[in-house]
Amino acid sequence: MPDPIVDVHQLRKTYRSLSLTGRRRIDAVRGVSLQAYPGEVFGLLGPNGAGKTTLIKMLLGVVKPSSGHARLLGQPIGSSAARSRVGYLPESLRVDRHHSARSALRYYGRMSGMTSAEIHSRSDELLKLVGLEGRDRESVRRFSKGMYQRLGLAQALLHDPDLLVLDEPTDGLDPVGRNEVRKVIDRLREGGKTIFLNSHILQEVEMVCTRVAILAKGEIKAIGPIDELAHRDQQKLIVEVLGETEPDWHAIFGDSMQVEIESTRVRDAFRLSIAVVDQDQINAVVDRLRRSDQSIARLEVRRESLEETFMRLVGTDAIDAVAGEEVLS
Ligand SMILES: Nc1ncnc2c1ncn2[C@@H]1O[C@H](COP(=O)(O)OP(=O)(O)OP(=O)(O)O)[C@@H](O)[C@H]1O
Repeated sequence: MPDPIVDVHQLRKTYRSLSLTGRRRIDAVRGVSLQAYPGEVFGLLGPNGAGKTTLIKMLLGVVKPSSGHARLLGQPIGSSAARSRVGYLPESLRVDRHHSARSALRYYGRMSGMTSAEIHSRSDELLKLVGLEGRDRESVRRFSKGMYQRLGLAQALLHDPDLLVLDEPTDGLDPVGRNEVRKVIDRLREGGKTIFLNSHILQEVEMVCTRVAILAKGEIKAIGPIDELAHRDQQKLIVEVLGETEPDWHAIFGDSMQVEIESTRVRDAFRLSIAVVDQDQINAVVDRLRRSDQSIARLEVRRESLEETFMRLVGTDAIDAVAGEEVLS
């Protein structure tokens, strides 16, 4: 296993603030540990208020952790060595409206100490990568949100960082804009870039991420490759058997198998939905159906979707999404 690019151990952040109702304590991040490895697109998924932005801000050294420790590319978070190798796209990047894409990149390049020649050649490459070549001298005032966000990606990539951190990269974009940004992320993944992104958009994470952590109320509820997050017990085998009259399922399966029979007849077949935990059970169902001469017209193993996994893990938290909050009096 290569060394992790993002290495987080028991990171915790408690905000304390004063309000009219008294002092408040908010446990925004409560002992999070996670690792992201080279070449991964790692997704931090969670409802609003789960603590995603706070975690990202701690990684970038903008917010100081209350306890715990973390390293980016082997360097302690907050150190200039860590920061210099990270590209960041904030949730709402502000580019001055008088800029064009090219002049904005020139501005950001100068800020990070790049020479004019470096900025020039890198800008050409990046404008092409994010699909803004040909539109690079127009005022950003005319840009759609998706174009604006792609310019943000180019800005984050300017100094060729080893890690790209994206905070809600497609939030507020229409489907076209989302698709455009997703394509850029795909290209970066194909190029081997390590990306750490946070999002509350399930579909987004499902499409672009190789591994995911589900965060709710400041805690990790699950972590792993998307396929492995699905609950094995929620796996269902859908079988359709051809026939005019409904077979005697009890005679076929006996009492050893829990078979749920859907009442609806599907075209010229009957559909069964069977909870299965492993391949042996799937084989057993097929064996029994074939032994009793049933013709199988369709067979499908349906896994729990990421949305179902998410709702199972953070169902009530997704509705009551605010992180642990306590009024201290
Ligand atoms: N500077 C702050 N001071 C006090 N509380 C804060 C501060 N920043 C965030 N919080 C609180 O910490 C909790 C986590 O917020 P955070 O922004 O990290 O969540 P998030 O998952 O990024 O949510 P969203 O998707 O809405 O941006 C929330 O209850 C939020 O109100």
